[in-house]
Amino acid sequence: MTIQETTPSDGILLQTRDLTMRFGGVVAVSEVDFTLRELELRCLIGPNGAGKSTFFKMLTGQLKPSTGAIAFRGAPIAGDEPHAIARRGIGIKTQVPNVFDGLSVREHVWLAARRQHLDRKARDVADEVLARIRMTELADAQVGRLSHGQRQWVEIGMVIAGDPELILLDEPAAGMTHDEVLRTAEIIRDINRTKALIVVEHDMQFIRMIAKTVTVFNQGKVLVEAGVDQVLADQRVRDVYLGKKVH
Ligand SMILES: Nc1ncnc2c1ncn2[C@@H]1O[C@H](COP(=O)(O)OP(=O)(O)OP(=O)(O)O)[C@@H](O)[C@H]1O
Repeated sequence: MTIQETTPSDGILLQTRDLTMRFGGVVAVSEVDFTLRELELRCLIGPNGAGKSTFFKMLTGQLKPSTGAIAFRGAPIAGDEPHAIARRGIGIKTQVPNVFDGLSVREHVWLAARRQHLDRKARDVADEVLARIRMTELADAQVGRLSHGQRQWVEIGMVIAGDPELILLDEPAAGMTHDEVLRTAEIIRDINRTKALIVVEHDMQFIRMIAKTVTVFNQGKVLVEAGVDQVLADQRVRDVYLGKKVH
């Protein structure tokens, strides 16, 4: 099945149809239909092995879908190379660390901005990004001396320095202190004033701080998609998290 043609006026940024990824006999993502509107902030949740990371990897081109379609701003991108998808405007912060201890915060953000802009403009972009991640005062600090949370913000800064339209964040609050989680929620809400985001997260309190609509994956399929309060009260969601607390 192909995706119906969309135009920017439809307000749809990203759409998948029948998106499926098989690894041998394992169907990691199964016939997923997903729609994200311009400037939407969506949370993706689901138990371990539900298919969230595989879904992200297909959106960024790291994995080529077995079948199905992905459209970004109406253009088909399923199976395109990661660099081509990044150029179209999808950026990702994975859980894999992507920073160098010996470089400063500013150098990281500047290097990311420099991929898109000439030197002078890159410096301006870096300054804006440092303010957005609330790290202007730590701009000259070596990343190796930062806390776990601060390093995560640097990585978020590197993604936004590339100026993508859609930002994918894989467990941005994992391992953070309570104060860092609060600050991360604030940073994400601020980014969402100008960018769309999809956030994979396990921390339900954090999800409550940022989410409006939540999509729940289970066994490769979309189990529920609804407002955050409705999703967290849903018995089916409680059942798939059996043994875990869903606040
Ligand atoms: N490269 C791979 N080869 C084989 N099976 C895979 C591969 N990647 C993922 N899987 C399987 O696909 C299913 C979905 O995995 P995935 O990592 O996408 O889930 P997830 O929702 O991101 O889980 P988690 O929350 O633990 O990160 C799992 O059964 C997993 O074992």
